[in-house]
Amino acid sequence: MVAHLIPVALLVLAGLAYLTRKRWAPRLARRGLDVRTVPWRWLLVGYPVTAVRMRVTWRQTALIAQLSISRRGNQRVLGGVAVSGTALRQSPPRLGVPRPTRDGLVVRVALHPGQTPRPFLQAAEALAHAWRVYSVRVTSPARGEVVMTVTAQDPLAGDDPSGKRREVPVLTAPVGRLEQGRPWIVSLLMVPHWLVVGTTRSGKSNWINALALALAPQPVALVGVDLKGGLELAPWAARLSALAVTRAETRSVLGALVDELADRMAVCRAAAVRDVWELPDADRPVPIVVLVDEIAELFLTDGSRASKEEATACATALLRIAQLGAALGVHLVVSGQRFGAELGPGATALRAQLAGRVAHRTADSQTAEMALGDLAPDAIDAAQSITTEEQGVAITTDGGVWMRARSTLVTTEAARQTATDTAGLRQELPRVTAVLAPALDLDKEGGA
Ligand SMILES: Nc1ncnc2c1ncn2[C@@H]1O[C@H](COP(=O)(O)OP(=O)(O)OP(=O)(O)O)[C@@H](O)[C@H]1O
Repeated sequence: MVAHLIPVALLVLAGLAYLTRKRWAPRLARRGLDVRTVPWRWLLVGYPVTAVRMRVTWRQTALIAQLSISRRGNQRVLGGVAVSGTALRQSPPRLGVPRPTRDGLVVRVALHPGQTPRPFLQAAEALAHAWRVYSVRVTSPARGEVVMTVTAQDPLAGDDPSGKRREVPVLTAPVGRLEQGRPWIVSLLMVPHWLVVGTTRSGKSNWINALALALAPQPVALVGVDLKGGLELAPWAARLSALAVTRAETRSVLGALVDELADRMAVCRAAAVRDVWELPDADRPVPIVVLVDEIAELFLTDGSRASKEEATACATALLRIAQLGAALGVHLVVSGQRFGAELGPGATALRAQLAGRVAHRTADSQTAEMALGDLAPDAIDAAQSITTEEQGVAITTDGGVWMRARSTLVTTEAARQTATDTAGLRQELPRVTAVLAPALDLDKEGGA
């Protein structure tokens, strides 16, 4: 009983803290804690209302969502049929005291003997409706209990309040925010290669732009492969070490990168180290991030021998880069509307190497399965339930669990401006520019 007074006590404390904040806030601010970031509205109004609503509706909600069990004592069994004149008494599992978080609350539920977490997983949506919250995520960290993490409002809606630039280690990129409100940090050091899928206008190019925005100020070479005629990556031209816009150019660029891998392997061998990160700073070659916008264009052929050969060469080079690149500082970020078996066996092999996954709204279950199937089946459903209005929202993985996230919106102007501002950091990749130069010269001659 005393436990149920805890939310009331928390509410009173939060109310007092809010009313007296002018007295103590400056002292905390001097120690680096800014109380303006405290979600007062949620703590003072949203949380208590939700906690009371949960408590009041729990018995009925648990009954309707089939989370209650009936006590045997109330049954009268005659010939195997319960014939008691009184209704069977249903007993809901014990709901703990909700603990407030920045954007919702967390509550533990003690399971009845014989109950499993599965019905709670299935009831998550019903509970979110009953409690009028954005989402309820159910986990079972210990036997005999489930933990429900309630998110009050869609944290991915509206502007990103943490949109300001921050200092990050090399190859680490804040690309947006996760549904818990934390920054969405992509680390190419931890997960070297990424696959980004989504139907048209779902936000794939924006995600690549958000990644490029974060990597552009770092000592990293960016190489673009944009078979949509270079339209998507054109704003980054000033910062890119190379931009391939046709499949022939892509074949040459990827071939040159495979040669670059061989060079780096020789350097590592000579220094008797296992990867470029073990080389002394002065000898370490610059990391290369290859951004591929629309992978399907690379794999699909018109049936002619030449085009089949070109596609196979690109697929083989991509696979080689994916297999060897992590140790040699060459990273792949591949995006595509569809990523299924119809792209050929090369696609499945490549997918296995692209451990980082970002799935925006997908039109077909095969693409969602390709991107998330090896993570969790409910992640596939989550990717398919992203609505057309939720552009930039995606399912991704973080520490082995999947979650919703939204990339930071990057305008063309911001991309162009950042590329211009960081053009001085553009890295020379002689092998790659050498193979593109003849093609560019031919263009010029043709145009003259
Ligand atoms: N994170 C985001 N927040 C808000 N709006 C976004 C976000 N990401 C994308 N959008 C909007 O969605 C539109 C489409 O995004 P984008 O071009 O990245 O999609 P795409 O998946 O690459 O599409 P396509 O495959 O047709 O090129 C953008 O013009 C932008 O207005």
